Amino acid sequence: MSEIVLKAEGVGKRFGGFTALSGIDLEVRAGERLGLIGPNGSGKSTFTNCLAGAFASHDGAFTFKGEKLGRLKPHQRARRGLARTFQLPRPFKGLTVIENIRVPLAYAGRDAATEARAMECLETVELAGKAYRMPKELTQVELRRLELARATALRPELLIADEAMAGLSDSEVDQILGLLFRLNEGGTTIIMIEHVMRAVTQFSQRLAVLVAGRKVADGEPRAVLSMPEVEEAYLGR
Ligand SMILES: Nc1ncnc2c1ncn2[C@@H]1O[C@H](COP(=O)(O)OP(=O)(O)OP(=O)(O)O)[C@@H](O)[C@H]1O
Repeated sequence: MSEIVLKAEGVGKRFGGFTALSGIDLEVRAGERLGLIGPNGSGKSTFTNCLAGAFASHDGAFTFKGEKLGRLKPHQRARRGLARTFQLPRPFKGLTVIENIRVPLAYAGRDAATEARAMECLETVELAGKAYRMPKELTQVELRRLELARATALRPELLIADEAMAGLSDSEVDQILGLLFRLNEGGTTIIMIEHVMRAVTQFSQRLAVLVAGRKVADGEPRAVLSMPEVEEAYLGR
């Protein structure tokens, strides 16, 4: 079995008196495809924000590649190989598509931010043909592909894809799924947070389920989805 790339132990987060996450334990192995699901407001984005360093968690700890993340800032976590996409793509609106990729590449040093390397990233997401367009000229699915290219430009070990398929058509969902499979085949461990159940079940080797800030299930997808508490909480049956 491959090594554990990410370990969350007892992670908790409160907003004022409201507990958004409590006692979350989670292990992710290198190369794994994990689906993190749960109803609206169950804490998935809060977990992502704590892991990516956008929020400070109140309890618990994250260990990534054997190193405690502690109080590392988001960009420091990104440099260590932890990447995320945002639910709403956030391109630099005043920069061309290729310049949007050169920005994260520049984090790794000026030599890394070459046009050739940026073009390679765009080829991975099949956007090379639009390299010199502005983000506002892209369709929704192209914006999602740009968001994925931006997040994976530095070849992260772990990618958290946060609702990368929301609002897309069936064929567009398939495009993004194909892309995520390719990234995973290239060695990237992926946590998929998604409400599009067809995509989650097709993609995930394992499912973890959050309900009201607690992890209620973690295991083989079909077994997890047929657990009564998951059906009741998540599917509203
Ligand atoms: N900055 C914040 N301040 C106060 N409460 C927050 C904040 N962010 C999230 N919450 C609350 O924490 C809970 C968990 O929200 P979160 O966005 O993590 O859920 P989610 O599972 O990602 O939902 P969705 O599937 O709708 O994206 C919700 O009740 C939400 O209202």
